[in-house]
Amino acid sequence: MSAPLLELRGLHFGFADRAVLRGADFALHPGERVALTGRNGAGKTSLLHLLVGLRRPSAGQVLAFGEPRRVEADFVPVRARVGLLFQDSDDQLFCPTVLEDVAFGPLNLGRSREQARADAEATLAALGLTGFGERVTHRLSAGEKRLVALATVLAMRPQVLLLDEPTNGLDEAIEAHLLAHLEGLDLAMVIVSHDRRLLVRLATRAVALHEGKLAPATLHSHEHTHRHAHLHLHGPGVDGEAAHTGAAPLHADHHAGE
Ligand SMILES: Nc1ncnc2c1ncn2[C@@H]1O[C@H](COP(=O)(O)OP(=O)(O)OP(=O)(O)O)[C@@H](O)[C@H]1O
Repeated sequence: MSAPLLELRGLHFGFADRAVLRGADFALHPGERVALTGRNGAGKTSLLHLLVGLRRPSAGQVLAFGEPRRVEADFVPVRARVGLLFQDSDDQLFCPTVLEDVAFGPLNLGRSREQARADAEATLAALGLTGFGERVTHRLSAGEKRLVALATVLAMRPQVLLLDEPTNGLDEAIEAHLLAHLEGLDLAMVIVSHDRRLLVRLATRAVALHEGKLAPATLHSHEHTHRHAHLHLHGPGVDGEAAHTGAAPLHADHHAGE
């Protein structure tokens, strides 16, 4: 297998009163779309932030594109190539209008104003947001903000996407559109989501964060006798509810023509 794009080796991290990661190992290879699962508070968001240097470990190593990364100067070029969709869209959006927000990243990467505007408009169009450019960002609905936040990341044309709850607040139709779009991108991804249907569709493999460590998990779906599609998530540290009950009955589109 080719060299990892991103890697964590024996990572330890915590907040003042709480250990979050206790020797986590992880590698993301080109072409992989990895589902990162774990209970609320397990440390999934912290792990994504550590990968791009928004948090620093107390021990262990972060590597990106083959190089160890320790200080802010090491992470600046990483963040130009690794796009992070924050869990909260309001952490991502800070300009008065949608177009300014989406063009901000490309401008920051040194692209011309014309190029940044063209990139922003093309990205908005690809996400079904044609004509949103002049909208006032803080007046958007939660779902619209989610898509615009994703547009700000994609407009930078990253090599890796880190998605923290990408479908939060989206209705089914928009979620389906977003999923199809993400599936069509030739990008390595780490996806944090409590939406099992999304993970089953999008992820090429899964890892579960439990007690500060990562272990392989499996995601798969199968048909039950009553012909509703159920999605199962197995592995250490996955949401207890899903592991014990066989997951929520999601009435997926392919439920047997009822
Ligand atoms: N700024 C902070 N200061 C102190 N503790 C924090 C801070 N941010 C997160 N934590 C704690 O660290 C732990 C890991 O949080 P994190 O957000 O990484 O978990 P998560 O797996 O993403 O959770 P969720 O699924 O609920 O989003 C949690 O117990 C959380 O309460």
